[in-house]
Amino acid sequence: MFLVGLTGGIASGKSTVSSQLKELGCPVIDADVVAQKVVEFQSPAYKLILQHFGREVLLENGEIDRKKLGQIIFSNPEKRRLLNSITHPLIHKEMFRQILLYFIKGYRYVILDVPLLFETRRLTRFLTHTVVVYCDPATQLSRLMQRDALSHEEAQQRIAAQMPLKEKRGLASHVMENSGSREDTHRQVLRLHTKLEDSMEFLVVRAVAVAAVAGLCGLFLCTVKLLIS
Ligand SMILES: CC(C)(COP(=O)(O)OP(=O)(O)OC[C@H]1O[C@@H](n2cnc3c(N)ncnc32)[C@H](O)[C@@H]1O)[C@@H](O)C(=O)NCCC(=O)NCCS
Ligand SMILES: Nc1ncnc2c1ncn2[C@@H]1O[C@H](COP(=O)(O)OP(=O)(O)OP(=O)(O)O)[C@@H](O)[C@H]1O
Repeated sequence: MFLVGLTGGIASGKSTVSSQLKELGCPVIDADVVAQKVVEFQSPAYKLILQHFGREVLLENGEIDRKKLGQIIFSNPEKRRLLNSITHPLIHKEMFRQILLYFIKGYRYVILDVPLLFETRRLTRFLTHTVVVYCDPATQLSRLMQRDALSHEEAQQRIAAQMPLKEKRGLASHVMENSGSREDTHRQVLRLHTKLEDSMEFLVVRAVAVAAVAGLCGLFLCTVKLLIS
């Protein structure tokens, strides 16, 4: 199995692309969904957030007020680093668990939708391809303001909390241009899908895994033989 990283800037269109890939039957692990799971009520991350940010980031029902926490961390880099240090190790651990499940089920590849892929760099060494969903800065700003009902300043602040999208584009092995229509993007998604489906790279990883298991079995048998003789 090989891993494909899907990333981009805030509101550049990652979810739009990953939904289209899911509709085509691709397995996708979404880091934003995993991030929600790790801060569920009374989880270890939930307790740490409560300890460091106080009850002001809780809703009346005790769950995390994501809007409030977002307002805090996007306007304060230190608080953002603190939240990242609480959540990121747990997000990566859960993602590895889900990757393993896909591997056991025999999937040939998995797409990891990770907004901060190039910022954290924790997963990059495991990836065969990296796809950046790009759109021009004016489109990104207006889509973000519209989707999240943010002011110009708030939206700029959120964009500035990430590595510049142009820089991410330079790091990718594959760029998806999402400044145009959804249909335009869908055509590019279809091309990427064909490329992934036709790829034989999963065979390399499978061969390495088989060789490693065979090596371990050989070592085990040699040890048993030595102990008996
Ligand atoms: C701040 C939180 C509570 C806001 O929740 P909300 O439901 O409003 O937004 P959501 O989680 O869907 O994130 C929306 C987008 O914001 C951006 N974003 C989220 N967290 C961060 C961050 N720490 N730094 C920079 N950008 C971020 C990403 O582009 C993400 O796709 C939430 O994003 C969070 O817990 N963030 C910390 C965990 C994290 O880094 N998640 C990103 C995936 S690795
Ligand atoms: N090609 C497009 N044409 C018009 N609107 C689009 C297009 N692509 C995405 N959008 C809209 O732009 C907004 C941002 O897109 P999307 O949610 O897919 O971005 P994202 O990168 O997943 O964002 P985030 O980083 O916040 O998770 C959404 O409201 C979406 O409907």
